[in-house]
Amino acid sequence: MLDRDRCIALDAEDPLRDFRHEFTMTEGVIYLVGNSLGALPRRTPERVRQAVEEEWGGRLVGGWNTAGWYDLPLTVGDRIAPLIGVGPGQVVAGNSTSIAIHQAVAAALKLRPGRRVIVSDVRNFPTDHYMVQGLAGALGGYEIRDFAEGRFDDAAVVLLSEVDYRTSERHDVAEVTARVQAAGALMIWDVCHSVGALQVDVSAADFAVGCTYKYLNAGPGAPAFLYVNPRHHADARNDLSGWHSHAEPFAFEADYRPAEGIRRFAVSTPHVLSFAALQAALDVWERVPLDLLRAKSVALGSLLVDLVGDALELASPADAERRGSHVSFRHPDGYPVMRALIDRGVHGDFRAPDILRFGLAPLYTRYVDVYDAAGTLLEVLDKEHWRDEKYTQRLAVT
Ligand SMILES: Cc1ncc(COP(=O)(O)O)c(C=O)c1O
Ligand SMILES: Nc1c(O)cccc1C(=O)C[C@H](N)C(=O)O
Repeated sequence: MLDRDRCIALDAEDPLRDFRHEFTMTEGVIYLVGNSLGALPRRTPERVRQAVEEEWGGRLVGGWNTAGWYDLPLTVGDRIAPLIGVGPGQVVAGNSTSIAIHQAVAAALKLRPGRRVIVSDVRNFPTDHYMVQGLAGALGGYEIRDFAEGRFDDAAVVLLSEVDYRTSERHDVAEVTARVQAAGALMIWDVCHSVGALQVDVSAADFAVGCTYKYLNAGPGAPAFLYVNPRHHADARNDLSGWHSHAEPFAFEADYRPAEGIRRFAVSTPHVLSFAALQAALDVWERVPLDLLRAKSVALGSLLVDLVGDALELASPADAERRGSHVSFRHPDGYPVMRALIDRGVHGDFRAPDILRFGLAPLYTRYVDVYDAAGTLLEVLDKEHWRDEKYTQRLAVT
């Protein structure tokens, strides 16, 4: 087992150690929630100020042409592409993950008109499954089947997260994609909990969706993204056929005609100010070696698992290769335990019914942070600090 001095030495030797200086870290807080909302990159405020004052204030409506606003979904999509193992012209940024899920599932159903089954994972982050339920309800005549049944032979589409938001269990993207496609169905991956955490490769999939406010650090409400495999660019339909997906938006034609290529999946006016924060976040990602990122994530996760030991039941796979970049434990009173921990400066989060989650963002989480967080957690459990009544009151957003 590593001691605190060894953790400090590991931080000093860490090839990613300088990235931490690119983030604003709050003194006295060990932030292990980068899997929900990533930390603030130091250069983001200046980039957002520039977008507000120089682009909007200085150029006014001319910004659509001269500041590149109109093309942001495509230019920024191209910068996200390498983080999910795909090429330029294949990713469109904007909207939210839920919207991208709607677009991908609706398009997939149209590409498999003879099939009436949508496979979705009931354990997935709820919005994924809710969007499928909404779409199936709107279209009528579709059956929703749980992924755990493992039957795809009559399915039109399978929607799954690479990394489970509760347990951190990681699916084998290549293996599942091949199995689903061999059965004649289309594969959609949600990479919200894997992009910026591991070496994602969805290039064989039909579609992929993800957000940028977690490990990518683009800020609350940041634009999401949608990958569409080029083999579908000509035939896939975008049901959210807003004017920015039209072949000639400024021809103001009466009837819809889809744009060529990935632009057909843009919807409408891009959220330019949110894109500015995303651009600043991607400036950091351009310099991150993803193999080193994954290696550090695995090492941090294994350290936490070792330090917590038998004090809590591990909810994540014990094999680090089968985990994403967060580690989860179970406790029947997980909510007050997490509140007591946060009160002592260690920020993780709680997911009902009994999951304590700790996100390990290798760009700014240090070995010594994990060491100290585990020590505080063990003390909260040992001294039963969590039994204090003040920790039982539920907050609106957990
Ligand atoms: C797997 C997954 N999908 C989707 C979302 C969120 O979707 P949206 O940004 O549309 O709220 C999250 C987290 O909030 C998530 O973890
Ligand atoms: N998107 C969020 C939000 O709008 C409010 C609070 C939290 C979130 C999150 O991103 C949660 C995150 N997807 C999770 O895995 O729990």
